[in-house]
Amino acid sequence: MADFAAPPLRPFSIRLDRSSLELLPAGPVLTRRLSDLEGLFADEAAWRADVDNGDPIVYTVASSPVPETATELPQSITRIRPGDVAGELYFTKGHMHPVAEGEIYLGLEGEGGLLLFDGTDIEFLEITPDRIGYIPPGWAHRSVNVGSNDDYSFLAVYPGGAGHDYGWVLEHGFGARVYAGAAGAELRSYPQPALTLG
Ligand SMILES: O=P(O)(O)OC[C@H]1O[C@H](O)[C@H](O)[C@@H](O)[C@@H]1O
Ligand SMILES: [Fe+2]
Repeated sequence: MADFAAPPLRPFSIRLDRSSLELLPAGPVLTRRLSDLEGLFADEAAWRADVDNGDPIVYTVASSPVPETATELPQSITRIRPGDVAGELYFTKGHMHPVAEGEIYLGLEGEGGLLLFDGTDIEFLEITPDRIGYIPPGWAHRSVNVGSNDDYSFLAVYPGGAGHDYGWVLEHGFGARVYAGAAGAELRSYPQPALTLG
């Protein structure tokens, strides 16, 4: 009912500050710590130890004021810190859209990977500044910071009614994990062996 009662937004512009990578005017900011990523890393003991040892911030999601309601088109900037849990590179929780709709990501800084899984097929897109990753409907998506020292940030634009299904990921996984390897990031699909990226 709340969606119905809300008046439509008036047109307005949003500035992307290139140095701070903020959206202005700003909306809500979400901070995800390692403890928020329970059950997602392969090495659960290493995850627990890192949670107990300071529970670092893994990523933040800073939204514009456009609300996540049906028919609106919200945006957010996700910034993933560099790091890993027993070699598995820091990532976002990842989700499926319960309402099958697409999304785009635009790389802003650092080196990222966009891991996609439709329950059968795995895709991995390298996302660097000015590259757009397209997420079709029906593909779960997770972002990974594949850089060793720097933040990875991207702008997302997505349908406000698409939603976030995190349970799908807990149940199905992504079919692959991304690790820091001697020659860069490695995508290890399970149960197949490693594939060196880049
Ligand atoms: O929701 P997560 O899987 O943790 O991903 C973090 C965020 O990434 C992007 O910014 C998406 O557009 C957001 O909708 C999402 O919340
Ligand atoms: Fe999404």
